[in-house]
Amino acid sequence: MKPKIFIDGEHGTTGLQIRSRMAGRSDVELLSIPEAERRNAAIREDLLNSADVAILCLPDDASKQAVAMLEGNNKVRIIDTSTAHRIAPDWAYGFAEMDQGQAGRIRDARLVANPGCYPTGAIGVIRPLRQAGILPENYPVTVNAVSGYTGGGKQMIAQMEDPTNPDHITSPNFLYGLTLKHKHVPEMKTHGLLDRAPIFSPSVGRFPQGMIVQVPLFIDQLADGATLESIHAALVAHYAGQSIVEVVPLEESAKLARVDAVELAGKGTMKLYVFGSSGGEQVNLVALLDNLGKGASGAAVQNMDLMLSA
Ligand SMILES: NC(=O)C1=CN([C@@H]2O[C@H](COP(=O)(O)OP(=O)(O)OC[C@H]3O[C@@H](n4cnc5c(N)ncnc54)[C@H](OP(=O)(O)O)[C@@H]3O)[C@@H](O)[C@H]2O)C=CC1
Ligand SMILES: CC(=O)N[C@@H](CCC(=O)OP(=O)(O)O)C(=O)O
Repeated sequence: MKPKIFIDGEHGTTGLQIRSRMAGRSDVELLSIPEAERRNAAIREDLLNSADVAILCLPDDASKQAVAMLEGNNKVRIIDTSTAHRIAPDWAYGFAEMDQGQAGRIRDARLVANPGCYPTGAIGVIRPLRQAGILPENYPVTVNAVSGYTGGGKQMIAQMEDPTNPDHITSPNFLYGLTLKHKHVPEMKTHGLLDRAPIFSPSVGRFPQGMIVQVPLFIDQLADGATLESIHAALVAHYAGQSIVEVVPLEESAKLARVDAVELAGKGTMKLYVFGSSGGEQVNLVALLDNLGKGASGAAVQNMDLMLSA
């Protein structure tokens, strides 16, 4: 029998992209709710409880409600794309390349929390350096980022695309999260293995999908002997043997004049760069991804496939 998959929130931004990524697959059976019934709790509860894997593409509160609808039903495995369970100890964090054993943990887990888009980039460069002993746990990390506007879901897509929207946004590029209390900070701190919460400054650009996450570091504040080359080598060693996260060779990064935020739009992969000059005092670690690819829907499908391979 084919595994049954129900995407709760299938008519939203993340849900739709999961569906399109799964189009044409004959190895799974998709359970579906009509768009007009998407908020019908009774139908959702029934579909949730009929699934082998439920993928929640809902706001945090609705995700918690969906998990409550599944209480006592240990047969249904859950992938939650919201922020609700990302630092919960009984949920596996759905970033398979984060650690040697993480893909196996996701494969065997009943409850998987899909990472946030920005944290995927930030943790992707921070955690390998923490584990290699290069980045001290109390380093005051700063994360600066720009996202495509689909990161804000249906509401922001309407604000950016529809000139008649009462909250229409005309800006080509704006900062937000100005209180420095963005919902992704706890996740970056926990899975980045940091003692101090990073300063996180996100922004949105007038393009639908794509993301650049930057983590600049002062080399003299890192472990003794750290260099641009040793930082790059630690990332290369960490990501050896998999094909989703690419560490761009130093020679290639050195030749670049610019990094394009939309380069990986539509893809489920991530590129990591170490920028700076050999012998210099600083490095800038850069992650390039699609907020809806490795940042959300692509990662959810990757996690579903891992879980189904158990
Ligand atoms: N967009 C992105 O790049 C990323 C999104 N995520 C996360 O994915 C989740 C979904 O976000 P996104 O797809 O962007 O959001 P959208 O607003 O585009 O989609 C959410 C969907 O959930 C539905 N919904 C809302 N409340 C309920 C409810 N109480 N019961 C049933 N359905 C409900 C919405 O219906 P309605 O149309 O009626 O509001 C909509 O169809 C969020 O937790 C988000 O933080 C994570 C990483 C990246
Ligand atoms: C551009 C934009 O608004 N982005 C969203 C984050 C998108 C995302 O990753 O949502 P999760 O928190 O569920 O992971 C934000 O900053 O709230």
